[in-house]
Amino acid sequence: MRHTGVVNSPMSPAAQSGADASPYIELRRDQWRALASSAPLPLTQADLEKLRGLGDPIDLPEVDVVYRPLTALLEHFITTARERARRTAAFLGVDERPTPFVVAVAGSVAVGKSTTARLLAHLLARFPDTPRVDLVTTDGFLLPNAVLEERGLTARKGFPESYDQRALLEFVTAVKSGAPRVEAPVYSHTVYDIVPGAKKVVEHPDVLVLEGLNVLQPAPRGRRVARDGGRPVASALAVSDFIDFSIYVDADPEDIRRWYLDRFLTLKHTAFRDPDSYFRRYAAIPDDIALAAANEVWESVNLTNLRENIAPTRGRATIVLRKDSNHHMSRMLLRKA
Ligand SMILES: Nc1ncnc2c1ncn2[C@@H]1O[C@H](COP(=O)(O)OP(=O)(O)O)[C@@H](O)[C@H]1O
Ligand SMILES: CC(C)(COP(=O)(O)O)[C@@H](O)C(=O)NCCC(=O)O
Repeated sequence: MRHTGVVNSPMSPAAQSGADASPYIELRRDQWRALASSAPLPLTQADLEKLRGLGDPIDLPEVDVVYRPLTALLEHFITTARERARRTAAFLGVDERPTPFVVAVAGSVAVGKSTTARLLAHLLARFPDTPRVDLVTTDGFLLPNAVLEERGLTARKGFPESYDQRALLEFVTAVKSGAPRVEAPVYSHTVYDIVPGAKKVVEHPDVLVLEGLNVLQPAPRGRRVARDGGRPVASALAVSDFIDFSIYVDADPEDIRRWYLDRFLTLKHTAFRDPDSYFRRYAAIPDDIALAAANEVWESVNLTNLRENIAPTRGRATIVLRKDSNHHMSRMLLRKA
């Protein structure tokens, strides 16, 4: 891909020293915006209000700037993947239907992954070649609170070890094996736990959008064990091995802290008042005391997880969507082909 004025990413020391060694092409906001085609954006203000995450100020012009080129690029990747599957099947002389194209959305708690994931799912479903799009969030694969407590992981919710990683891997493997029907468990932010018996059913969509903190994690070394006819065998597979395209939503951790605390305050005056809310105790106490507690959770849980586990996976993404302090995209980094 050639683009006038494209600069190299400052991500590697080699790039800083002037060598052309970054695996990313970096596009500034104005360069990315220039890629938007003249096709009308199939989204209304009412759609956007339903899709955007709590506290995310995204508006139609921002969707236009960021998501019009992004969905066009994604359609290009999907068409190419299908063409490759068709040619491979023809070469092998088999009649294989392409498996769902998996788009992963990664990044910190409160960075706005759900806005990105929901917008992409909605927009991709409007394209004639990909009408069937499903969205699954990895929180459904968190271990239930009772198990987290048993394992001393209550203050580690969102860390890789707080998930049933084998179940998540089996889910994605089944989707990418072309299984006609796969089920995912469901998490509730209200009760802050897995919903017993609830299932999200995925029936061979054209695209699966998979959103979660840890979707880009590599396999933990030497820990994962699979079974081969009852015999345990080491497996180095991870969810990221089944992803076709990934987006890392990136921002300054100080901005993300502010977004987390602002959202917490909004929830304190709305969702936390629900008698079923796990956080209802916060609804009744002064804002400053509740905010101090939320800041402590941010520091000890979410920021620590961002530093130790999530940010290190950024360089594995196909595209990094970098936001400024107002949630506006400031630059896009796209893996070189
Ligand atoms: N305590 C909560 N109560 C209700 N909804 C919540 C709570 N925490 C997060 N959410 C919602 O859950 C979704 C996922 O949040 P999060 O994992 O922080 O990812 P992100 O902010 O990157 O989308 C968001 O739509 C957010 O508004
Ligand atoms: C549920 C989450 C772990 C996110 O899960 P994901 O869908 O990214 O797998 C996160 O939103 C969360 O609730 N973290 C716990 C710490 C906190 O309450 O902020």
